[in-house]
Amino acid sequence: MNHFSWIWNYLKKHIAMIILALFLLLLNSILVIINPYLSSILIDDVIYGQQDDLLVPILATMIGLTLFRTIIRYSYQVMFDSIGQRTLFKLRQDMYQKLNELDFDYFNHTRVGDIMARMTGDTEAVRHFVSWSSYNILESIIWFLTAIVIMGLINWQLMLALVAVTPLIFILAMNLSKESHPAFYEIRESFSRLNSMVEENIGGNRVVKAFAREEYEKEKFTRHNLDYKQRNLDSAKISQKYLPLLEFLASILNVITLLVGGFLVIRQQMTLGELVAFNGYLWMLNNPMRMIGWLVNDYQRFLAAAHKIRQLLYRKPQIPIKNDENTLELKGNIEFKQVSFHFSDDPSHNILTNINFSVNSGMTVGIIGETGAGKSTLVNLIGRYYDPTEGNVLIDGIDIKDYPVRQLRENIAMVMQDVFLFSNTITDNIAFGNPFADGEYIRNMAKIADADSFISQMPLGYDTIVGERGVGLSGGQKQRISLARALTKNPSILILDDTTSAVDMETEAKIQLELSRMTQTKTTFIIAHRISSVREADLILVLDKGEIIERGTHGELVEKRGHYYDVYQRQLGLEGVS
Ligand SMILES: Nc1ncnc2c1ncn2[C@@H]1O[C@H](COP(=O)(O)OP(=O)(O)OP(=O)(O)O)[C@@H](O)[C@H]1O
Repeated sequence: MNHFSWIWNYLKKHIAMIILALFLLLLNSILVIINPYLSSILIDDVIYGQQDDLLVPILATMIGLTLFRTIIRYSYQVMFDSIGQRTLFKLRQDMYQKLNELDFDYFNHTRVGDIMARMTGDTEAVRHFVSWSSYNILESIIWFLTAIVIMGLINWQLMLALVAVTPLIFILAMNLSKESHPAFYEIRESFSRLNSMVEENIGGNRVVKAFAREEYEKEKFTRHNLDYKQRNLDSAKISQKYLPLLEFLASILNVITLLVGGFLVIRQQMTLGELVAFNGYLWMLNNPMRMIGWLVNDYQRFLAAAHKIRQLLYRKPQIPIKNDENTLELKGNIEFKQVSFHFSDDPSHNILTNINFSVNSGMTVGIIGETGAGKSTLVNLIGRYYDPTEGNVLIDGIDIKDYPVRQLRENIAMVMQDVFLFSNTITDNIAFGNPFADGEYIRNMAKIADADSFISQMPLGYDTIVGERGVGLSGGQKQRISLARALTKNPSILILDDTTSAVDMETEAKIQLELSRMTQTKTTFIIAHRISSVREADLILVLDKGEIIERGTHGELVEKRGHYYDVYQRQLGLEGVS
């Protein structure tokens, strides 16, 4: 599908308005012919023919026609603008929908600034093309062709003299188009890099300040800013090479008209009125010539933007999400069967190797292991944020690939290691996974997560709006709100990834006690570095470099006196623990 059939999919929804706008555009183009024709009558019949009584009616018709044409032109301009805005709206909706469908893999490899550039600058370039450039291109083509026909009817010799210049104009326009094509793609890429740089700097502003690296960041920004400026200047240089030439050729038509036309009038092969009419039609010929350079640039800008937008829209998620209204209630019996995993960008490096274990519904699994051992990756496979590269994950005896992804995820609540809170009230953040939860339920879940006490102490309590990403809250507070959010979803599978790492031991013990009461019916995964977080689990997996090196209950693992035992010993700071 090329860019035009793609954009047509959006435009065809407004076919009625497009037809009406095109009809008005055509009508305007026809009416344009009349005034120069009336001018010729004014000269030949009124002035030279002395028919004074025609003067007022002709002038009145010319004024009336100009007014009518202005209204018509304004009307279709408004229509094209409206079509552009509607297209833009639908385009943004589709892009946003797509972003929601895309998986972790896409976001791992795409910069936020690049996505934002597509959502803003690129969509705006498409809108501009639909709202403005499209009808200007059509007008230019119609005016140009009409002018040739009418001029040919008035005097074909003069018409041919003018048209002789047009091949040169087309050659120049084609060259401009060819040269500016890569320039606009480069501008687009540079804009994306600039955007990403700014986005990263704002997101990481605390790190920048903490390391006093403002100057370094400023230099980095200047480099990107200069690059963007330079690429725009390069593109302008290409235009500067062609636009004055096109302007010159368009202007030379006036000289040709006066020269050849004057000669024909003197030789009485043309009347003065006809020459005036010819001159009146001249703008229909040279206006498109003047516009062609700008329109070529608009077209190239549109191509570059459409390319980027389509790259996003046609991106196929590795794990596609389909809309399905049905609900699925899983019990939470989980089995990993010979599961191995590597990321798509590094197939030679297995992050998980031959993972085998099974747990029954209601059990708690503790996962410990050194940083980078693959703990988060393992639990990410349960909600299909990634699919195993080998082996299978089964829930209630069925491969999770056989469940609709959204329904599967509705049964899972995850407290991620990197806590993210929306800039919204605490209530809305906690109720994010369960919009039907009432205030009392939310409060109860916050109590279990030991968050109620600090939330209640805030002046606005649960109505407090937290800053972007939870700014204004401590790490431990964010973790507790995030835990309350997962609990409020009331899932059959609960995954806690380092959820209490930022809270003190005493608070952790309190949370664990409360949690143990409500997680009896849930299959719970607890990833932790502290043994105290997992010691009550029904099954503890010790992970090392992506492999399970030990498994069992706390008692069994301590008895084994292996890796787990060593860690336990170190954490307690004791010798000879048994
Ligand atoms: N998106 C990614 N692309 C490539 N490699 C990744 C990606 N995410 C994680 N890794 C790598 O996978 C390995 C396991 O990461 P994982 O986050 O699962 O470890 P972890 O045991 O949870 O560590 P921690 O205790 O520090 O959270 C690490 O070596 C990490 O560098």
